[in-house]
Amino acid sequence: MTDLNATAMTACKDDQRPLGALSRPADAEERLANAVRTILEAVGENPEREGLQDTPQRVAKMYLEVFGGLYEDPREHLKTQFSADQHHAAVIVKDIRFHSMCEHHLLPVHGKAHVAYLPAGGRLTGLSKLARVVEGFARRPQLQERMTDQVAQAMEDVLAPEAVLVVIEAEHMCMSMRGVRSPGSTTVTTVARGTWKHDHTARMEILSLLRG
Ligand SMILES: Nc1nc2c(ncn2[C@@H]2O[C@H](COP(=O)(O)OP(=O)(O)OP(=O)(O)O)[C@@H](O)[C@H]2O)c(=O)[nH]1
Ligand SMILES: [Zn+2]
Repeated sequence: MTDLNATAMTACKDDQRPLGALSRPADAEERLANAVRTILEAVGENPEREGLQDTPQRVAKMYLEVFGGLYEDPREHLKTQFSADQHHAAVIVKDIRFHSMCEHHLLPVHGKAHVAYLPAGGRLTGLSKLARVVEGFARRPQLQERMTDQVAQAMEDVLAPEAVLVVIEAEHMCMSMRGVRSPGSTTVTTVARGTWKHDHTARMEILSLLRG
């Protein structure tokens, strides 16, 4: 008899995509182009007609670009660090625009990420590095909740701040252009770690600065 709890736990474990880099298959572009040709044929199109002749190759390159974050470890960016012993206040980078791809439908997700952290021991990273981390995790087949968590986890792993808060607001094309067809609806996800996880007042203060 199947142990449902064990199955659920395995599924959950498998869902934990590693934060680090995958290796890119040597024949990735060729396989992608073949797959796109198959899709065109399956919908009844003729991949040899003039307008579609270069499409499989173009789409193959496009996928390798939008999934480029699979082949990097975004945590590397956070290794650029500075110290400012006297800085004990929160650092906030708002409105980091990103594009991602939902892993269920492989349709675009676009939105803004806001990242805040409370440095520990005056340990800072470059402001642009927060945007690079968001970009790195966005350029993967993603779940918005997982992406929010991964950004927070990367900050904890490398910068070890006293607290971190990540908010992502995004529109999912799989909800806008197909299925339920609910254009304009936005999904908001938040992850708080460190002292902001339990300090409600501090978390609300940072949240209002992030979203204000
Ligand atoms: N939690 C979460 N769900 C997502 C995300 N991106 C897409 N989804 C949802 O994933 C679900 C997949 O549901 P399914 O019933 O398996 O697929 P479907 O029949 O295409 O679902 P519909 O979109 O409702 O037509 C949908 O409800 C999507 O809205 C995400 O980042 N996080
Ligand atoms: Zn989707």
